[in-house]
Amino acid sequence: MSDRPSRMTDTERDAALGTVSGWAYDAEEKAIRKTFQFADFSEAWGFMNRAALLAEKLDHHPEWFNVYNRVEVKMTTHDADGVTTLDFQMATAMDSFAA
Ligand SMILES: C[C@H](O)[C@H](O)[C@H]1CNC2=NC(N)=NC(=O)C2=N1
Repeated sequence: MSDRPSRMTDTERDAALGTVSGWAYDAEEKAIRKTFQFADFSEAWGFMNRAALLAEKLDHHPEWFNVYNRVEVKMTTHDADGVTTLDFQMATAMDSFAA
């Protein structure tokens, strides 16, 4: 996608963090992170499957790590060298997929 949003300001990012649940900014990684916990692997995999389909649609992909019922997610926009609205679009959707 050539028309990626540009990096959010600190103020914009902090405001957006207030609209999602459990996500935190990692300044070193210039990313937002959240760890999701599920009942079991099947639930975790179902979540990852839904997130993966949206990621493909948006051409915006999570960096994540899964062990059994836990999924650690990191979202950043490499092209923008930081966090953009696309990361929050994914974060919001992931919160709803996990609900
Ligand atoms: C070429 C391709 O569109 C880019 O590499 C996309 C793919 N998915 C991506 N995902 C994320 N999270 N950040 C990006 O900057 C990004 N860039």
